[in-house]
Amino acid sequence: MTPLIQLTNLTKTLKGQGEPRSILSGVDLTLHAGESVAILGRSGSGKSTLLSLIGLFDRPDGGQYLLGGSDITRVPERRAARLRSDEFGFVFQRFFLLKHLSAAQNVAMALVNGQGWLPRRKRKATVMAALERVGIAHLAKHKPPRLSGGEQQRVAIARALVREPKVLLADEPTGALDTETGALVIDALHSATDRGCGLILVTHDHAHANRMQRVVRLADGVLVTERQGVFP
Ligand SMILES: Nc1ncnc2c1ncn2[C@@H]1O[C@H](COP(=O)(O)OP(=O)(O)OP(=O)(O)O)[C@@H](O)[C@H]1O
Repeated sequence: MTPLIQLTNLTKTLKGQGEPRSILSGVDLTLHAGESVAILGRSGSGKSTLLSLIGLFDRPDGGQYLLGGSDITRVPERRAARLRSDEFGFVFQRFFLLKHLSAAQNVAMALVNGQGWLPRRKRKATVMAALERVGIAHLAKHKPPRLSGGEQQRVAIARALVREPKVLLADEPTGALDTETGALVIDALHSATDRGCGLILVTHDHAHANRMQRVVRLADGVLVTERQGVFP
């Protein structure tokens, strides 16, 4: 089966004000549909940089990036923007919810972009199904200030899933939450893989990482497998 994502020998050097710094120096990663991978690594090891390359916010300096078998290593920004909204869902440590909108309206915002406006009834059903998937359909009418951190993050996950992305990228999604609440958020992220979505989780938390099928560690610019999942 063609992998969803295949990175081969990806390299990235960051050029700030000082000397250029090599952050990624030969990253290989394969992700299949329905598979979940956790990326561990010390602070500053380049985890967010790698996620931004995978999510097409940035491009690598070298190596190859195949998405569903297509070479997108040097995809121009216009097509990258389309791929970002059609193929990827994003979840960050901060929830980025609009405070004056309800949970359902926040999720519905993701449907506005690109796909055209769905008929009202279909839109409502799609939004409610996404909230249901992450276990918070009963909170659909609540606005973010009335929700706990974990509930807000689950709204953000529903928003990321509502357009059925092929890949869900989560960068420290439990970073602002306590362990128990974080575990509920990990459950919600995992619900993405039920329907074949691939999940990449960047985390510092070993317990959360161990809930993924595979655990890799970013060290000295390369990904080293810590625990190999079983892929059929
Ligand atoms: N735009 C940039 N210009 C220059 N250096 C950068 C830039 N972005 C990140 N860096 C540096 O690159 C290195 C990798 O950063 P990155 O955020 O990818 O690491 P990380 O593993 O995600 O860290 P953390 O766990 O603390 O979030 C860091 O040393 C960071 O300071």
